[in-house]
Amino acid sequence: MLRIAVPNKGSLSEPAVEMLRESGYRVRRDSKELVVADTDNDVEFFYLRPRDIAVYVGSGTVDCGITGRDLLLDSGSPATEVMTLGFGGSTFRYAGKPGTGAAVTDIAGHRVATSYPGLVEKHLAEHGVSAEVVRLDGAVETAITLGVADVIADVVETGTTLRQQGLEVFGEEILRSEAVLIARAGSEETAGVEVLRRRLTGVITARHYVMLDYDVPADLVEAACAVAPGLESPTVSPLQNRDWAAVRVMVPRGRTNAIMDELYDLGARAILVTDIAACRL
Ligand SMILES: Nc1ncnc2c1ncn2[C@@H]1O[C@H](COP(=O)(O)OP(=O)(O)OP(=O)(O)O)[C@@H](O)[C@H]1O
Ligand SMILES: O=P(O)(O)OC[C@H]1O[C@H](OP(=O)(O)OP(=O)(O)O)[C@H](O)[C@@H]1O
Ligand SMILES: [Mg+2]
Repeated sequence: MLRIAVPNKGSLSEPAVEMLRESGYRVRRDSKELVVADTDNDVEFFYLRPRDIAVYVGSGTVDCGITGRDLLLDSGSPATEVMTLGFGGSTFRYAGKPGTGAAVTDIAGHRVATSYPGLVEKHLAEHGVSAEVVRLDGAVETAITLGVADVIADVVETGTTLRQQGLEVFGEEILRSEAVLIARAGSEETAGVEVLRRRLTGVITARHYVMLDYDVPADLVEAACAVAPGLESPTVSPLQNRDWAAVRVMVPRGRTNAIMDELYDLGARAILVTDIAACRL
């Protein structure tokens, strides 16, 4: 039975569970459920702290897991990314009161508060900077106001939390993170993990594309297909009126309306858009 670790709390939990649901797996019914057996798919899900997931995966006690790239790197655990999952995006940055510094080298001799000491110590060492790293569990933005640190290193998504504390990012991005599927470093991909990867890829693709159907005069099929060529090739079917054809094609969700406008201008009509629930390409 494949053992998969899933975030039980925090920013990654809900989107991870939703993605597994869309991938056809059984998910927990309430947040108190910590182990879920999905016998139909021969999978067991362990709902664990996202920070601990890389440790379990690296130790081989579970086969794979969903966590953040920043948490994986911070843990130093022997696990690697199998695929990115397209949610939980954030940056990891240094910040301080305005004027604190402009580059990582300005941190030398200062105290840096963070919940990610592994990441920060590695980054400082890579830049030859010697500084004291103060490990905190969360709400690190307050550490400067309370006087336990001069600089913080933390997850920045919208930047709202920093602004509210009167802090500004400085220096280069330490890291760009997102949710990732991870497996033990050096392990062979098992059939179960391959199926999981294919299902997750199907969900990501289904989210990125929509299905477009339209009718177009037969002599304009080539021009219409040039506007929306699809992934391989559009499906073109004859209509009862042989002067017209029906075309079915996948288009990137973000370009849907621009493509519809272009097709309409060309002469296409009855242009319909439908969501794709799942797919295997
Ligand atoms: N706005 C965000 N705040 C915190 N973490 C975020 C955010 N967006 C994405 N993440 C990612 O979520 C992971 C951190 O999850 P974790 O559950 O440890 O903390 P959290 O989401 O801050 O939850 P909490 O602090 O409520 O326990 C990291 O991989 C981080 O990059
Ligand atoms: O850039 P923003 O959109 O403001 O998001 C980033 C903030 O969100 C997270 O904090 P969280 O609310 O999880 O609290 P924590 O610090 O206690 O983990 C993170 O640690 C940052 O503080
Ligand atoms: Mg947090």
